[in-house]
Amino acid sequence: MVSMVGSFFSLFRDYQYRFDMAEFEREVSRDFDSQEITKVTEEAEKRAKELVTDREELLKVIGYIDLTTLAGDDTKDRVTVLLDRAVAPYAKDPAVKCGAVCVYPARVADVKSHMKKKGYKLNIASVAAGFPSGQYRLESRVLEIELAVADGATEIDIVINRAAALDDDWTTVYNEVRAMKAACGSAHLKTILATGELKSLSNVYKASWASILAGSDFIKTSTGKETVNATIEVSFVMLCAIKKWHQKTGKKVGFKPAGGIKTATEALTYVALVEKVLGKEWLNPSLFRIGASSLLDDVLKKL
Ligand SMILES: O=C[C@H](O)COP(=O)(O)O
Repeated sequence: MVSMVGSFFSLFRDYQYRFDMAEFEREVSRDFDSQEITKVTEEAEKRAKELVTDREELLKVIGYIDLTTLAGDDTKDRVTVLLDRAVAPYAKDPAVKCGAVCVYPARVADVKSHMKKKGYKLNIASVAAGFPSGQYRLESRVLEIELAVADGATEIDIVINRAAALDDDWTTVYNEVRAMKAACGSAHLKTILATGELKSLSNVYKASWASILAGSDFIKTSTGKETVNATIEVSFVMLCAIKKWHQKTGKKVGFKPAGGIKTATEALTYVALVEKVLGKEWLNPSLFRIGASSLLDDVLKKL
């Protein structure tokens, strides 16, 4: 397998897309008005209070959830129970399903075998690329992706190289995400920016743009392991990048807030924000997910 990675890299090195730094700098040179963000946040919070009393909106939130367990003591039993729950989260309506389950790479095969045994159909998301720190050689991060896909993952949630981002080395961020996208094969790539560690909204915007340019199917706020995870502020900045990309290319990139979203009202604030910045067409599980381990409990309580 390592020889495969080696040959992949020699191929990648020869054919890697030339990242145009001057064009990148032109595209990302914008400021974010704190008053604009405050206004958007207040409007989203107000809208969320209206939506939280709407049963249909609460059922839609369940469909956005990547039901997640990412703990050192995760076991085969824990992820099979998670899958059973994600496939049938709401007893009163068997048609309601979560968007995916999200687990560590070592648990993907357990999820896949349980899915086969029960005849379930659901996306299997695996974190990878040295989650949550990303502080590993690119070769091992790529191999981890390939192994998770081989075990049955249909979606891969990678983390970006924050050392490169904090060094303003966006070429490396871009090239590495591109290499990891290639390693995904047919699996969808969600790129985690770990916004809580990027130090500025400008870096959040640059990381969003580099990740989108490199072919990410989704951009995701956080691992859930940073000190500060999903916020409305960084979500607004990321959504602005997704909007700009759609205006420029006509292509839609998905958005996934994650980390610390524990109540239906919090989730619906992100729903309201996506609706405001991108429009209702983004409000479906193919373009919008919420990474959460405990949100489902609160949504079910409100139904
Ligand atoms: O996407 C995955 C996150 O780790 C979930 O974070 P949470 O446990 O705070 O819901």
